[in-house]
Amino acid sequence: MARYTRIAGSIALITLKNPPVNALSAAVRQGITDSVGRALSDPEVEAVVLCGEDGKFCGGADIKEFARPMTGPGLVPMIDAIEAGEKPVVAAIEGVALGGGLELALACHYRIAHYKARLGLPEVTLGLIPAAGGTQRLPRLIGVPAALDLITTGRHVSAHEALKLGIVDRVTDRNTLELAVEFAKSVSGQPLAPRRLSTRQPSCPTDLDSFLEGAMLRVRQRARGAIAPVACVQAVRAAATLPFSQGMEQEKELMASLFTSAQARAMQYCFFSQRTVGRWSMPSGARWDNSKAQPIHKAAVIGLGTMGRGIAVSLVQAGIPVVAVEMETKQLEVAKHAVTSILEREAQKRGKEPKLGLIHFSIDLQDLREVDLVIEAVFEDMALKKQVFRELSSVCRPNAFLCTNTSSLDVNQLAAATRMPELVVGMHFFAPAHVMKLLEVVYGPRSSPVAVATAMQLGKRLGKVSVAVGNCHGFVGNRMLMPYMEQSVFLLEEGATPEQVDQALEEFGFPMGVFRVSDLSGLDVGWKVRKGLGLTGPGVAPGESARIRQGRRYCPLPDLLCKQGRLGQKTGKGWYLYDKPGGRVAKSDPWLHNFLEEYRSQHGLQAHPVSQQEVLERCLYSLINEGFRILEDGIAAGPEDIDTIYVFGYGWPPHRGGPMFHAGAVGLPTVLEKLEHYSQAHPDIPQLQPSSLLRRLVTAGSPPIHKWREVVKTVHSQL
Ligand SMILES: CC(C)(COP(=O)(O)OP(=O)(O)OC[C@H]1O[C@@H](n2cnc3c(N)ncnc32)[C@H](O)[C@@H]1OP(=O)(O)O)[C@@H](O)C(=O)NCCC(=O)NCCSC(=O)C[C@@H](O)CCCCCCCCCCCCC(=O)O
Repeated sequence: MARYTRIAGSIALITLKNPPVNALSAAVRQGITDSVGRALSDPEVEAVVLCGEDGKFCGGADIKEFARPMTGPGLVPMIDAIEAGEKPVVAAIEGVALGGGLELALACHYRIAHYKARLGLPEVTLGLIPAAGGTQRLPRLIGVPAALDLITTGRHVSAHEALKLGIVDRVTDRNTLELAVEFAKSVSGQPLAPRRLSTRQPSCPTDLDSFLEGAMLRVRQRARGAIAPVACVQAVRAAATLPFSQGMEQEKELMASLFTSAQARAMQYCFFSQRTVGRWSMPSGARWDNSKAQPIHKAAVIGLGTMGRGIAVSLVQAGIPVVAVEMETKQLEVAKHAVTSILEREAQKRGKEPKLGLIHFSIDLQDLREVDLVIEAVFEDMALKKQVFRELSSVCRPNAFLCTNTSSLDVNQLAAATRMPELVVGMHFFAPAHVMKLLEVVYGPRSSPVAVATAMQLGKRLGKVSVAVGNCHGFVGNRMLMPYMEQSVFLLEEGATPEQVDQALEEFGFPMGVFRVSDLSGLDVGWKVRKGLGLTGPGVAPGESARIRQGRRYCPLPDLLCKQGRLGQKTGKGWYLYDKPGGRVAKSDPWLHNFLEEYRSQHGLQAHPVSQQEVLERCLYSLINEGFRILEDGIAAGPEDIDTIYVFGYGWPPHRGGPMFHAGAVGLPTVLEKLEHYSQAHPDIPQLQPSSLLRRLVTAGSPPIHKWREVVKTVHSQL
């Protein structure tokens, strides 16, 4: 809907009304169309101001409508009518002007923004392009390079950046609406032709072709296989080379090819999943809307290795005072220097002052007496962590929340080392913690709803996408990663090379294949975990076969590389070869290929050609199968939680929705059939045996993903 009022005598005020973000639903488009018509035909109206109710201009087209047949007036004719009108229209932008919301503002003749407003064309993140003239008007307003950047990344800009770029005419810290009304009066009667963006020529770089080719190359590299960024570049090329009306035609055609695409469906599913995970629930019935978070005025981080430093930076950047603790002065000094430089660098990027005064470095645990929450980030060692938790429990206030940044250890055991186990939760950050968006909030059987609510709320404050998950080895993300990684090394035993496996995964859309990731993070990380699990090292029973552990197939290849000192990039060699320790460019390594051949012959293994399809099916379906087990076990509340974790923490390509969405897109019967096939071929790999939830879903007729929770509920109710 839109409300029409007359103010200040001659100004028509049109207010978009569609909470919470004034999305351009059919009713809103109808309201705007009617109100603009009324304003243009009323002789007493000299100018129009367009604004959004409740301090939000407009969040764009109504994404929920995309899945339904379109009704109501089209966005493009509505926007065109505003620009073509003979009375000046001023957009008063508060809150957000995103997507169709910004396109609406671009059709207005003037734009005034509150200094806290954010603007952008994020359609690419929904698998679309800004197809209400955004790809054609923005380049005509701010030039091709700047427009291309905003359109292909979908990034939001602040009002101040928008002013610098020339997107808005004024930025104010006053009442935006009042200023817009004054402004509208002041421009009434002035010629409108120069203000109509459709009539302007875009400013282009002199070497337009090579500029656009470079841009195309970059978007293809950034999101392999994603079609929307490519369409964005094509649409901007049309703006740069064609008259406006032809550019609009091209924009429409490109949008039509994306609108019903599987990629757009996947990315819009990601958008809504991200919001769904905020409405978390625990098996106990505790939920986001019945559990109250406690305020965190001061926090602490213990252990200032890579993770601890990133967590401390995140807290400071969110404006939370932090006590950062190391055990010894020398380590503390090194960490202090590192944290300070990150804070300075990040602040410089944002054009702000670093909030160095918010962080206090200490080696004294007594400094934790006043904090509301501690995040322990010491070495991943249960005995050490238990010791830290015992000390925290005696030093901190009795109601302080104690969180562990572990990637797989049992949160419950740590809770048991404290006096108040209900205040203990896991906060699994991802490296680098001040950059990565994902946070797994891990609740143990004794974690209180308040502790979970507080950690979830804190995650939000830190700008993270927080997902509440149950306690098990590896939680959700790393637990699913294990069968995926195992398949990848089994494939090497069977004849594949790291290059083949990585290529298949990268063509699927992962930024890096499993072996490149392993080289980057260090092979010793997994080695340590496997030692802890008794799969390698002194814990292995004497006489146990090298390729069998705990009755199942085991591949010792990663352990053998570690024993040879091939730990990945940091040692200059791992699955690939690097020009020096710390080198980044992976080269195929003939030594590794020989080593694989020798290994196979030593173990009597026959190499066979491994197809790209087999790589994808074995790696991805075993990961997905574990996802179904996680749902069955109640470790994740729904498939959206798993998919959000994978998209934000594990490089799963958003245009494929997430592993569980992908299973639905491929077809659950197909996934089941393939798993059955591979588990028959490899009976010694239990992870390939289809989970009972997958079987149930198929038996239930493979319902759409939003109905899976109902099937999971019936499984739980029968347990
Ligand atoms: C706006 C935000 C930044 C606010 O963030 P905040 O954290 O405050 O709040 P939430 O994110 O939690 O959101 C609250 C609530 O609101 C819902 N919501 C938000 N935005 C929208 C929206 N745009 N539509 C619907 N609902 C929205 C959100 O889901 C929450 O509700 P929930 O119940 O889920 O908790 C933030 O929300 C945000 O970033 N929003 C998205 C902004 C965005 O991406 N905007 C762009 C939208 S797409 C668009 O605008 C497209 C236009 O360019 C062009 C449209 C042209 C259409 C032409 C169609 C031609 C098709 C031709 C094809 C023919 C094919 C054929 O049939 O042959």
